Amino acid sequence: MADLELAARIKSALAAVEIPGGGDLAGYGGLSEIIVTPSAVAFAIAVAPGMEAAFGPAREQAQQAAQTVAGTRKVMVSLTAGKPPAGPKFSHGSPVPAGKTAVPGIKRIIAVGSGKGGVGKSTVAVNIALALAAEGLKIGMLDADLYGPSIPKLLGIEGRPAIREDGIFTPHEAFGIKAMSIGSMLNPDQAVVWRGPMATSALRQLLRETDWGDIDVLVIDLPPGTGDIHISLFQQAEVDGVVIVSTPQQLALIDAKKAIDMLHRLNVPLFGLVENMSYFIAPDTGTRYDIFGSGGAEAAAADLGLRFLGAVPLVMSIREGSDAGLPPMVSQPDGPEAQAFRAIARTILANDPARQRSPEFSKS
Ligand SMILES: Nc1ncnc2c1ncn2[C@@H]1O[C@H](COP(=O)(O)OP(=O)(O)OP(=O)(O)O)[C@@H](O)[C@H]1O
Repeated sequence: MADLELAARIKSALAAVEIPGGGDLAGYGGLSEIIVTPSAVAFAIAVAPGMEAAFGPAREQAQQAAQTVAGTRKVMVSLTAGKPPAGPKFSHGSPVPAGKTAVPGIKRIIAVGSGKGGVGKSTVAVNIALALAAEGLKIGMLDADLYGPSIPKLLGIEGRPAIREDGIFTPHEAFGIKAMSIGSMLNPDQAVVWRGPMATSALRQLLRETDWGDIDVLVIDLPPGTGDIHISLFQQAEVDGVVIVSTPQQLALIDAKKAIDMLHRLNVPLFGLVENMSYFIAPDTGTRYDIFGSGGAEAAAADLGLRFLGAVPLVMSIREGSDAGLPPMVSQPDGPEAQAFRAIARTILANDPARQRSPEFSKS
């Protein structure tokens, strides 16, 4: 069945779902677009703040109704509290604060963000994850960069994650770490627009409806900048700290400042700053060239009140290896690039305030 036809049939099925205040879900102004991918169907129901509990049964019925039509595709339906949808006003229901809840099986979460795109955030996130694994920790990786997912390519992952009978995802495994990415759910050429509520809903389900097993650290690759995904993640899960990636150029640092300001406002701890594409190592002689001058990132980190976590060189092998699904931590685990990532991972572990609180997180 064509995707559009399936979406239309699901919408018709939603006409049987009654919503609080009267009317049916198909005609409800808060129903998002119904996104159909080869393995999943996703839509969101936006409700006025405080109405989440009242809409719970409607969400469940919607899930069942959609699943009946969607066959083997996994159906993801979420409730998002936000702008009250156009339509009838509701007066009952008390505010239900979302609250942060632990993700089953996951001890710690480290998120990797950046002020702007293209600074190498995903590359750094993957290699930090692998470097933490090399320290003996059990690592999961979640690609939350829903608008430009690159983890499948970086880790050489192909195909879609398996789905258990109860609808829970089984994560991919690559180089000893578990990984989930919205990228695995999409066709490479498919231009899917993950609108706000849809994206936050997909993230919640990738995070919480995946059988992570027993994970010491989940590394989350955030989208660049600041937006709904960040706010949704930081509101729903206890993130132990964020690593900000920046290139040496001043502009990127100014953008990084905006991201840092947002994290402060959301009360999310920061691990510090990684400077990527920081210096150049000549492939023939191994000589290091500080092409942007040296010390800029340390000074910038200090200005921003951040710890400087380390610098990663600009080297062709990082780009080539990443494009081939072979990160430097795997292709040359003792090379200078891998050493840079190991040093950053160790600095993160050494400065994780939670290590003092949590004795089981002490392998490093
Ligand atoms: N240290 C490096 N040396 C050489 N190339 C690098 C380095 N870091 C990243 N790259 C290359 O730069 C490009 C962008 O990297 P990456 O996708 O990790 O950036 P990003 O900040 O996650 O981007 P996006 O915002 O699109 O998610 C990729 O081609 C990657 O291989």
